[in-house]
Amino acid sequence: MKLNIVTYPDKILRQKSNEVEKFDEELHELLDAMYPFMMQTNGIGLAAIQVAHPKRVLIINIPDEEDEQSDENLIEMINPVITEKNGITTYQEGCLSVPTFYEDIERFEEVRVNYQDRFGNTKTLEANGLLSIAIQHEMDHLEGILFIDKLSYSRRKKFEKEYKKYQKELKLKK
Ligand SMILES: CC(=O)Oc1ccc(/C=C/C(=O)NCCc2ccccc2)cc1OC(C)=O
Ligand SMILES: [Co+2]
Repeated sequence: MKLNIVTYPDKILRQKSNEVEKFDEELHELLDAMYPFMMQTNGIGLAAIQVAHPKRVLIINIPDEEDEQSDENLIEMINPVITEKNGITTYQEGCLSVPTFYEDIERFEEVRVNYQDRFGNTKTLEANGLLSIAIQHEMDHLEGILFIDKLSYSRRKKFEKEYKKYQKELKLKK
C-alpha cells in the first residue's frame, strides 16, 4: 500500500476521521504501511488522516533514552478516547504534515486513554511526558485539528509568513 503525506494547507487534514468498525486485513495493511512510512520520514507519531485515510487510527513510537525507536515501543491506537487528563506541560512540537515548523504548544501533562488494538481488544493506557503529548497531538488530527491551530494570533501570522516562504522555495527546487 503506497502512502503519501498530506501537508498543510490541504483540506483533507481538516476532515473528521471515522470510527473503525472492522478490525480486518485492510486495517492491518494500513497499520503495516504506516509504521515504516513514519520511520522513514523521521516521525514519532502519525494519524491515518495524514496519509489520506480518514479512520480513527494513530501510531506512536517514542524514542528511548538512546534516542532509538524500537519496534517494541510502537503503539497502535484505534478509536482512542481520553477519559482523564490533568496537569499542564509545554513542548516544542512538529508535525510531518507541517514540515520545517516547530512551536511550543501547551498540553495536559497526563492523560488516561481507552482505545482498541488492531484486533479490537479494548486497552487502557496512562501516559505522561512525551508519550502523553504525542497522544494528544495525534488525537487532535482525528478531529481535523493541527498544532498550529493552537497558536496565538501573532504567532499564527508568523507561521503563515514563514510557511509561505518555505512553500515558494519548495516550488523553486522542483
Ligand atoms: C524538515 C522537517 O519538517 O522535519 C520534520 C518535522 C517533524 C517531524 C515529525 C514530527 C512528528 O512525528 N510529530 C508527531 C507529534 C508529536 C510532536 C511533538 C512531540 C511528540 C509528538 C519529522 C521531520 O523530519 C522530516 C524528515 O520530515
Ligand atoms: Co501531526
